[in-house]
Amino acid sequence: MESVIVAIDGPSGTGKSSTSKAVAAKLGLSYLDTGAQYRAITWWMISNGVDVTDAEAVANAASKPVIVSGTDPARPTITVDGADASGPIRTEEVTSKVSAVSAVPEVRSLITELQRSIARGAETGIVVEGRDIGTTVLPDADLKIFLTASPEARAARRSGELKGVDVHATKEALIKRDAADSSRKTSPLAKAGDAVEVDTTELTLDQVIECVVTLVEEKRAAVK
Ligand SMILES: Nc1ncnc2c1ncn2[C@@H]1O[C@H](COP(=O)(O)OP(=O)(O)O)[C@@H](O)[C@H]1O
Ligand SMILES: Nc1ccn([C@@H]2O[C@H](COP(=O)(O)OP(=O)(O)O)[C@@H](O)[C@H]2O)c(=O)n1
Repeated sequence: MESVIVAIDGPSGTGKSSTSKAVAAKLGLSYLDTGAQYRAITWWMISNGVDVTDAEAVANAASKPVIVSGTDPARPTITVDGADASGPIRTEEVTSKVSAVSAVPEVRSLITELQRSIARGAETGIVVEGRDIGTTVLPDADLKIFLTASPEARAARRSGELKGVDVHATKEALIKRDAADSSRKTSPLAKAGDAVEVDTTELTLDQVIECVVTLVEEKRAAVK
C-alpha cells in the first residue's frame, strides 16, 4: 500500500487526538484534527458577532473564514484568516458553542470538502480524527477505528488537563456535547459499520497507540 488513510472517530476524551498524533508520527503519516476546524469556525463566528444559535446566520457566514490546518503530527497548526487560532479555539466558550455550529449543514459540507482535499494531498497517507470521518468524510478509508471510554474515565482525563476544573461539571458538559453531536441530523457522531471499536477505559495511552499501529501494519501487510 503506497499511501494509507486511517479514520479515528469517537466521543470527547476517548484519546483520539493523542492517539492519532502518535500513530501518525510513528508511521510517517500526516495528521488532521477535524475538531480543531469546527472549533476554528466557531471562534470566527463568536469573534464576528454571529449568533451561533441562529442556524441561518451561521449558514450565511460559513464560507467567509479561511481555515488552514498544518498536518505535521509533531507540530499541528491551525489558522483563521492567517491568524494563529490554536489557543483561542480551546476556550470554554468555544467548547460550549461548537456543537451548535457543527450541526449546521452548510458548515459541515464546507469543512468536509476541506478535509477531503487535505486527505487527497497527503502523499504518504494521513490519520484523520473526528466524529464522522469513517461514516461520511472518508468512507473508503483503509482502516477505521472507533474509540470509546466510560464517561467517568473521559471526564477524569479532561479535568486533568484543565487544572482546577470540577470533574462532575466536566462530565456533565461532556455528556451534553456527546448527546448534541450524536443526535444532529447531518453526519452525527457514529461508528461506521466496518470500524474496529476499541474501549480505552482500562488501557494506557501507550497501549491504545500500540493497538492502532498494529492494526495499520496488519492492513498494510494484507494488501502487499
Ligand atoms: N488511554 C488513556 N489513558 C489515560 N489518559 C489518556 C488516555 N488516552 C488519552 N488520555 C489523556 O486524556 C486526555 C484527552 O485525550 P485526547 O486525545 O485529547 O482525547 P480526544 O481527542 O478524544 O478528545 C489527554 O490529556 C490525554 O493525554
Ligand atoms: N468530525 C468532526 C469533528 C468535530 N466535530 C465537532 O467539533 C467539536 C469539537 O471536537 P473536538 O474533537 O475538538 O472535541 P474534543 O473531543 O477534543 O473536546 C465536537 O464536539 C463536534 O461538535 C464534528 O462535528 N465533526
